[in-house]
This record gives sequence, C-alpha cells and structure tokens, in this order.
Amino acid sequence: MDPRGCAETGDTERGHRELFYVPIPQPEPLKQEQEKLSGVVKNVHRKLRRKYREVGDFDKIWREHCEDEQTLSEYANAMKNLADHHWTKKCEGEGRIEWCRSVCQEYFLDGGMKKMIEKDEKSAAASLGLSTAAVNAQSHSSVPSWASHIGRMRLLDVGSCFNPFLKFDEFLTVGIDIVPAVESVHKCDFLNLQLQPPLQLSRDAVEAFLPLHVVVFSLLLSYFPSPYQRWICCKKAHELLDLHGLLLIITPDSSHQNRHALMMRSWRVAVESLGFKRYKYVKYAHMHLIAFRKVSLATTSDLVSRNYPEMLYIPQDFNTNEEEEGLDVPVYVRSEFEDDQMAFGFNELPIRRTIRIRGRARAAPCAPAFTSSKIQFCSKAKPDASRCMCVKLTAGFHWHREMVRFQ
Ligand SMILES: C[S@@+](CC[C@H](N)C(=O)[O-])C[C@H]1O[C@@H](n2cnc3c(N)ncnc32)[C@H](O)[C@@H]1O
Repeated sequence: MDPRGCAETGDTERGHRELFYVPIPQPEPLKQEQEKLSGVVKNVHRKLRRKYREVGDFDKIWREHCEDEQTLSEYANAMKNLADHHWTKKCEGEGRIEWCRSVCQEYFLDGGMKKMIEKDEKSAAASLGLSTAAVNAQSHSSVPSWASHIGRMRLLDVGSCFNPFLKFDEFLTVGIDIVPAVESVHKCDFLNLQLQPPLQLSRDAVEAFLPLHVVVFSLLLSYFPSPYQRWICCKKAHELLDLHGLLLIITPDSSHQNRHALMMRSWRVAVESLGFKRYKYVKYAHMHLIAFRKVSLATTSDLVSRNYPEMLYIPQDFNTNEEEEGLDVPVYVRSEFEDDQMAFGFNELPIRRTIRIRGRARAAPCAPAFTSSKIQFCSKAKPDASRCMCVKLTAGFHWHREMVRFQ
C-alpha cells in the first residue's frame, strides 16, 4: 500500500493490471440523498409492476400511468438530480453513455461495420461451400454507400430524460421521453408512436431524421411491467433503423455476470428474431450493455410459433406483491467504509490479495475487523479455480448471498 491508500491488484476481469484506491467514503448526507432519489425511481417501476399484476391489461395501466403527472415529474426530477449531482464522470452512471459513444465510433467511423459485413458474407459463402477467393472476387460489396460519408450519426435516444447524448458533436441526437426532464427532449410515448405514413415532412427534415443510424434504450426496457411492451419497443426500433444500423440496449442488473446469463441469452434470441444480430455485449457491475446490428429488413418467419415477446423478461416480472413490498422496506445499505471493513474480515482465507464486494476491488490487509460470525460461507469448499466463492453476508437483519472473487 502506498501512502495514498493505493493497492496494486492482480489481473482484473478486463485482463490488465490496474491500481485500485481504497475509496474515500462518500459524505453520508449525499449518500442518503442518492438512496432517496434511487428509491423514487425504483418505486415507480414497482408500482407499475404491481398494477400490472393486479389489472393485467398493460394498455390500461400504461394510459393511467402517463396521465399521472405528479408521479412522472417526481421521477424525471429524481433522474435528472442523480445525473447532475450523483453520477460522476468515472462512475457507471456516466459510463453507459460513454460506452454507447465508443461502440458507435468503432462501428460507424473506424471500420467496424465493414468488418462485420465482410465476416457475414464469408460465413454465408462458407455455408454455401464457396471459397474465400470466390467471395473476394465478387465485384459488389454489401457495405451501404452512406457508410463512407456518414457525417453526423443520427441517434434516437428513447427514454432520454436529460438528453445525455446532446453534448456529443458526432451525433445528430433526438431525445424523446414521456416526461422530458430538460427542454431539448421531445415529449413522446415511444410505445404509442405511429410509424405509418403519411409523414408530411419537408425534404430537409426527412434527410435530417430518417433513417436512423442508432437507437438507444438506456435503462428503458426494465421500466415497462410487461415483456410485450419491451418487445413492441424493439420491433419499432427495427422499423426505424437503417439496414446496418445499431440498437443499443442497456438494462440494470447488479448481480454477478453469470447469474442472469440465461435471461441475456433469451433476450438475444428475442431481439435477433426481429432481424438483428448481436454485435457487442459487456457486463458492468450494475448493468448489461448490448449492441445489436440490424442485419435484415425482415423479421423471422416463426414469430407465431415461438413466444418471442415473453423472452424479454426481467427477474422482477416473477416477483409477487409481497416480495415487491418487502423491497419497499428500507434495507440497510452498507457504506463504502463498511464494505472495506468487511473485506478486511476475509483475510483469514487462504488467498487474500484482493477481494471484490459489489464489484469493487478492495485490498485485504492483515487485521481482521469483522468477526467470522458475521460471514457465513455458503460452500465449505475453498475458493474454486476461478477463485470465486459464494458467501452470505449480513445487511441489517437480512442475510444475502454475494459472490466474492479472490485475485
Ligand atoms: C430509468 S430512466 C433512464 C433515463 C436515461 N436514458 C438514462 O440512461 O439515464 C427511463 C426513462 O424512460 C422514460 N420512458 C418510459 N417509457 C417511455 C416511453 N414509452 N416512451 C418514451 N420514454 C419513456 C421514462 O420517463 C424515463 O425518463
């Protein structure tokens, strides 16, 4: 440890060595305010899910929801406040927007699209038994002509709230939201957006806004209580996007990457059935980030035989009202300092250079500050080959499981 509280760790998940600093605890009032604001947001989602479970008719509850101006404006204010005062540049709240930006840069401006199209062509040819030479000899390429002079990327940010993409010059951004938190966002319900002509737009407007290169659903789909609503949104995105355009989906999940791997697999099958192909996937500590390329104008032909909309589920869809109410009870949330203390408590374990709690790396020095009675091991085994171990930790009165990684 150096005097600044800096500890060098082993290789990280991203495969390179990094320095981690023991975090300076956030001032309590700021932390409490952040928890309160997140509570406002989560409660709106819960309320919608509860109504959906009770009423069943998602059109009806959605209409009522959109008329509830007080709830909507409290929500918009909370989101804007979180963005302005609680998510710093380095934290993940901001990271998702940067991720979208870098994926678009690589795909549209640094040759990613061309590479992917060529790869698709090669595998299509291989499946027909054609040689690479025959593919290379083809006189025409499927790379669209607009790709070489794209200019500003046309981006539609659905559920934009505070218009986070507006500040980037490389995008021609249109932000829409049912309750805009800033003036530059247009008030629009994407679920009920009519895409059919006639659209009487001037030539300029048509050129400026159609077709789209990018559609962003950042923390949008989990807002909806029904998988069918998520499906409608993805289908609309497909209709609005240019062939080879990108759909970027970011959805919250604070659990370990593999915990909801099946769910992510299911989302992939559903979205790909609409005429997309997955291009990129990454798991941050609190969210999944997925990029899909539009590779076909047509959707799959077995839409009727398979229930694709249902595949866009989220874990909360299966909660009962009682379980959701349990979530309303304020659960004691450990402070960063307590997380560090807990990390210290693991030093009795055999491998203890660094452990991860809630995705943050922490050095495990010598003095145990936590007694082992506060930590129960779900498995008596030593950390496995990947040096992970499932442990139960106390948070207030609740025991809960966490995966701890040893490095
Ligand atoms: C959790 S916030 C995400 C805000 C922002 N995209 C971000 O990543 O921070 C979800 C937003 O989606 C908006 N929203 C929900 N349903 C919508 C719909 N049908 N059409 C447009 N916006 C919608 C909500 O009003 C809310 O501002």
